[in-house]
Amino acid sequence: MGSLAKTAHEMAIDGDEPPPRYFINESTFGSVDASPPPLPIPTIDISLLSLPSSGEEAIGHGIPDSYLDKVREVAKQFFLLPMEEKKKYSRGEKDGEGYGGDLVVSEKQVLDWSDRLTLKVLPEDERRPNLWPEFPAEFREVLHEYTMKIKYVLDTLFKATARSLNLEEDAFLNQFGDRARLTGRFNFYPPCPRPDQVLGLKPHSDRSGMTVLLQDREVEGLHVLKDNQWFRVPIIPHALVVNVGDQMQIMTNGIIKSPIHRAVTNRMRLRISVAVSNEAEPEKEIGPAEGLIDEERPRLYRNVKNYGAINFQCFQRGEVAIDTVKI
Ligand SMILES: O=C(O)CCC(=O)C(=O)O
Ligand SMILES: [Fe+2]
Repeated sequence: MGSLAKTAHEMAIDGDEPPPRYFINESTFGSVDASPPPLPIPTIDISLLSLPSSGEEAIGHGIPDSYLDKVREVAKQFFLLPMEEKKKYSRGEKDGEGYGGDLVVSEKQVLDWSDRLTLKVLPEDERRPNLWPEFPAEFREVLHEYTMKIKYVLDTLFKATARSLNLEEDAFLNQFGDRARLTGRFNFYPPCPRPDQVLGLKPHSDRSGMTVLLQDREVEGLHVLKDNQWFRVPIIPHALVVNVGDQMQIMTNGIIKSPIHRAVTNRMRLRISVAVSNEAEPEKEIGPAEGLIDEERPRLYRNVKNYGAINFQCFQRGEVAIDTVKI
């Protein structure tokens, strides 16, 4: 694993052309169509608690629009700080927490045109306060407060999903354990001179249980793969995007799927997004809920511990993580 000489943001500031390592491999992904057809995404009103499936937009979450703007604003202010200031929060070589460009794990890796700040928020005693930005002044408070609000949204979604599948309400939440993780990831996509060839974030499915994504208010960029075709996710400023992650696909025995998605870059405008996701406690085994296994739907996945580590190793080998836990 290593660090980049310059992050995407530094190259954007210096007016550099993206180096070859950022160019997508045509044979794998094809060239980038920046504006594929919009995906008509179902909207869940959280206040009514209906069933989420992969890739939905959530309203009725009780978080005021002005507060969502504030979260976007503190994120942007952090990324616009001078590099020396941001480097105080640099990610270490061995872990994904902190600030940095794409994490380099192999020579062959196609790199993402984005800078990120990833911070664990729960369990509280595993926070690393030295990696929590001091500027802008409200950053820490907003991170804590916003992620607690999203935790409530996530808990509500997991309970509603369990009920709608005729499971006991806490069926999924119990699997995550008392020391479930909650992580905030701030994504910053600087303008890119080659949006046709360079992605902000490579195609992936989230390793989480679920991820709640706050999109940029103005600049689109999220695409979802459906029936082997890319669709763009239109912006609804007051809505949150709910992305089902691999851990939920495992726990629902494949009934609810984690969608493959990516972020594209934009020639003129920077874009930010804020992803908050939960994961099971690493030492706790997760697996398909008993009530979702029967003769017609046999168990699809084995029980797994520490799916995050499995996901990371697969990423290094270029394998699809969820396929490796299939029975
Ligand atoms: O920036 C986006 O819209 C996507 C972010 C994302 O997929 C992630 O952080 O996992
Ligand atoms: Fe994602």
